[in-house]
Amino acid sequence: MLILVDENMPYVEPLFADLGEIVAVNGRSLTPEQVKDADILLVRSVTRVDAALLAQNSRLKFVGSATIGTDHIDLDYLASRAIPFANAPGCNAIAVGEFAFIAMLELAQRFGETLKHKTVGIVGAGNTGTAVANCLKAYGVRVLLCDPLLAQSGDEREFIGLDELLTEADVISLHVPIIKTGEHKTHYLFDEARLKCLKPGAWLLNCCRGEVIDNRALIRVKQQRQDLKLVLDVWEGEPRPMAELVPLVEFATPHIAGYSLEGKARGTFMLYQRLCQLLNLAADKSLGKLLPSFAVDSLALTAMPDERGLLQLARLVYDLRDDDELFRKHFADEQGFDQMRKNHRHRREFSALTLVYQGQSEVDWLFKLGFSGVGR
Ligand SMILES: NC(=O)c1ccc[n+]([C@@H]2O[C@H](COP(=O)([O-])OP(=O)(O)OC[C@H]3O[C@@H](n4cnc5c(N)ncnc54)[C@H](O)[C@@H]3O)[C@@H](O)[C@H]2O)c1
Ligand SMILES: O=C(O)[C@H](O)[C@H](O)COP(=O)(O)O
Repeated sequence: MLILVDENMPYVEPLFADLGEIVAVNGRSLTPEQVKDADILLVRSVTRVDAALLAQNSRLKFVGSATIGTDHIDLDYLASRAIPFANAPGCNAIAVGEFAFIAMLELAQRFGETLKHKTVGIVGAGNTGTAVANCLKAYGVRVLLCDPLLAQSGDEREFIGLDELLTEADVISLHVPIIKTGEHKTHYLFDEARLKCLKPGAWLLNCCRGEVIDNRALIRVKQQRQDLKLVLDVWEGEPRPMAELVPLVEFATPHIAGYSLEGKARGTFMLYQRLCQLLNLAADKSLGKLLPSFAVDSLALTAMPDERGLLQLARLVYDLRDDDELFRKHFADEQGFDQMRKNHRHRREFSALTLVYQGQSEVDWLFKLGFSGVGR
């Protein structure tokens, strides 16, 4: 069995080697010719899987995408050919949640403000939006949610409309899929008119899909509003972000919000489980065994961290400033965006860091945030 796999998918060898021959390929430039003889195709978000790519293949038994988003997959086409498909919903939600939370802590530090005193509006309250909300709530930040689809579906959390959220929120974090048409269209959800409605001094974070914000409008609005602070992990026109936009952004990264080692491993593992199920095989490998231990064995807390201390703890796990610096140096290089993603040094999630503490109750919030803990 030939298993064609994106070269940027970790842990493929230990999970899939027993199932067939693995061939790693560049997902961005994958051709129909390369796919022709594949039995299994495992991709990431940069591969458009459609009739054009699969035209020469008549033996494909499974397509898997180790991602949350499915906008790169022609699901109708796969269904028309009865090719089973799986993605990995939720695999990197914690990574995105922690990324957005850390970015907010960084902004607060940079501008001498306090995150804890802000109101954060989350647009899209699914897996990743909820993960950000969980971090913020653990830390005691007021959170507002906007998700008309979940509101209609009977989700019992409190939701508000987008216009109300824009009036109330000091910080807005975007977590919707890209939807190009219909009542809940998210393409250019943040157009010029909406961007102009952001509160004075607002922070806007985009960790979902670049085209949820009209990037040209963002340039125009930001050029007139120095007060706005931007964090962009995703860009209209990836892998070529608009060069004029980058200097206007406080923290700029190459679509790596979901790139924790745990998140990427979970993505590959979910596809392994689904394929085993399809092939009627026991999924006998374990995810826990794949992950290395964290560089810091454990850390003893001697005092309750304030917001600055919390940022220091977070930076021990992931220092966002490193990726921002690399991005500014390399985003305009030929292949720069993709090379940064390919060579990304996968960060760990908060859970990789064990905090040693005395007196459970006062530091409970750190464990709710995701850090691991042991008593002393
Ligand atoms: N930057 C990254 O590395 C990264 C990582 C993971 C996911 N993503 C992107 O983020 C998106 C969201 O991921 P998720 O796991 O939270 O997906 P999800 O499906 O769990 O949640 C998305 C939520 O958005 C809501 N929604 C849809 N249209 C909306 C609208 N018009 N207004 C408000 N809410 C709306 C949906 O009801 C849903 O609850 C993915 O589709 C993917 O495109 C990016
Ligand atoms: O949809 C997703 O899961 C994310 O956008 C994902 O992290 C994208 O990463 P890629 O598949 O391009 O490596």
